[in-house]
Amino acid sequence: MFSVKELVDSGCLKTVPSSYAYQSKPDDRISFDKEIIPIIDYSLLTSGSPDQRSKIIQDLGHACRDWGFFMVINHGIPEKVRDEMIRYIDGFFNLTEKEKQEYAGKELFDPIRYSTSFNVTVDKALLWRDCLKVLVHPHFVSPRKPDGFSEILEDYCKRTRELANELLKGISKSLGLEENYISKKMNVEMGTQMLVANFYPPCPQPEIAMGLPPHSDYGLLTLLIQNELTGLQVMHNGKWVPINPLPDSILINTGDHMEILTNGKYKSVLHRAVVNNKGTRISVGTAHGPPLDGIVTPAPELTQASAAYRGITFRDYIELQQTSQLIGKTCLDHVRI
Ligand SMILES: O=C(O)CCC(=O)C(=O)O
Ligand SMILES: [Fe+2]
Repeated sequence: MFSVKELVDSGCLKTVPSSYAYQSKPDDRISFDKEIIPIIDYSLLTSGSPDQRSKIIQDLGHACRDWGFFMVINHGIPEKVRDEMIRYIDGFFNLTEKEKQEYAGKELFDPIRYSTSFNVTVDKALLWRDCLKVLVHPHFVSPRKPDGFSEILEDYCKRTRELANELLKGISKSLGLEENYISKKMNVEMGTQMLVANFYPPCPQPEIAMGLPPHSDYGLLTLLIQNELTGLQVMHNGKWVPINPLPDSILINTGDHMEILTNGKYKSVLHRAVVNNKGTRISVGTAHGPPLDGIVTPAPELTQASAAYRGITFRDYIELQQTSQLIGKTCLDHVRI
């Protein structure tokens, strides 16, 4: 048995197999306050009046500092493109196991990797999640199947890359830096973009299984879309806030390399994905970072006293994170001074 999908498809599962039983209950510390997730109107960032633009840059700064998480509306990525992306991801996971296994990369930096759980060699409990990772930039690749996937994937990734780059300009300004500061310093033109598509089949006992445990993402920013089912929760003020995205929005979160670059001014956000018994949840993230060989260190302009993190190549950091157990933000401890 390889994937969760295969496990679920193989019969009428009434309980979660013990290998998938997650030790801490997913319903601990849930926030029942109706928290307002920051909403950023992207159109004001790119074509608002000077006043609107400076207000939205300020809002962007607050969202990064206080939440590390926000929704972007009026972002210009058409509904059709987002829907098609989800549909093709669903199509990919609905290929036969044999077809998908063709993409089960063996090496960490293989450009296409189909897998299950997080890292089965280190996971204490298996996760209720199958996954497809594709390294789409600076060199675009795509699984050949299903037919037409490659065109949709390329279009979606180009659009999300442009969106991420514009947001990085606004974030640079919110830090009091020149708007191209982050893109130049991180060489985002040649930067890494990793597509991570998550497939969480319906789970007979969602309260004892976990889709993705608490973690932060590597990279500067992650952009995320999902199908109609919710499951993402973000840690805010010590509580898990369930995220119900506005229908047309794209979710954004800051990653570990934003925390390193800003010397802790904008921290990466802890989040997790819980599962449900209603249907298959799909989420599609794109993580945006520097080139694999780029070294990320705190920006001197943002480092008053001393640097709180040491430099590390993006490749080494990803390797550290992907080969260890996924536990909160522990990976950052390796580079904290
Ligand atoms: O499924 C989700 O909503 C979150 C996915 C996620 O956090 C990730 O892929 O890193
Ligand atoms: Fe994540």
